[in-house]
Amino acid sequence: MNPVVERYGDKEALAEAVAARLLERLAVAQAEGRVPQVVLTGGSVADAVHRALARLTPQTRVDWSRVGLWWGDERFVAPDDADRNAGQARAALLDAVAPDPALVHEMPSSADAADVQEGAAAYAATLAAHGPETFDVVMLGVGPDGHVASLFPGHPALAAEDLDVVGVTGSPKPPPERISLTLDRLNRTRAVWLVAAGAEKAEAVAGALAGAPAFEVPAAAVHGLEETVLHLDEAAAGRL
Ligand SMILES: O=C1O[C@H](COP(=O)(O)O)[C@@H](O)[C@H](O)[C@H]1O
Repeated sequence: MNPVVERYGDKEALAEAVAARLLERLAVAQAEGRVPQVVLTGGSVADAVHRALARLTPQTRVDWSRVGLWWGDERFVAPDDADRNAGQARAALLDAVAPDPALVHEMPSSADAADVQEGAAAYAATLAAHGPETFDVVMLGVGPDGHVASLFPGHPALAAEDLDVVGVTGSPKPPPERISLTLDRLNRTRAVWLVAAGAEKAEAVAGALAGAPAFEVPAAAVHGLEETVLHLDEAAAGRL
């Protein structure tokens, strides 16, 4: 499916629009009697989206206690480490909207598993036991190198087969140990939304849209079953 590009003036406008669109998607799913399943991401744009979600929620009918929350990737560090994507999401969004703790599925920290491979296996078991066949929305930041989740260009984790979750060692971006959903699992979703802001993302975004090889630009390899949208600010769209 061809990706759709949505352009916004700046990061804040992007965050506001993505948050509004997600809230609409959640409200529709809940009106249909479903518990929508959303995959959160980390990084600077994600943080802005999370804050916008918290800000806009009171104007909507969305009941966050009936939303399943997952993560596309996580840093395998101590639970209170500032590098944790889940910690950032809690501070910006979850502390404000009171989700059902039973539906919030954080990836393991270094306090939960002996090593990163054990952590990845534990999250795969959680997904198998409680996860949906397909997610509703997977949100993904895009690194300047084209990485998504913790799947980096040229890294063997990109080629993981028959796995939903992979333990990543030797990440080129610190911290070196991470847990990530695989490309196969990320793509089992109705909608993939890539979110990118800033001129440093422009080359990766252009490569993703041009269909660069996944090994060079992992962002080129993520697609939703029903839609794939690149949400970009003008700077990130600068090479299109
Ligand atoms: O390391 C990571 O980087 C990406 C992109 O982050 P950004 O700050 O450049 O937007 C992020 O999406 C991913 O979850 C994270 O672990």
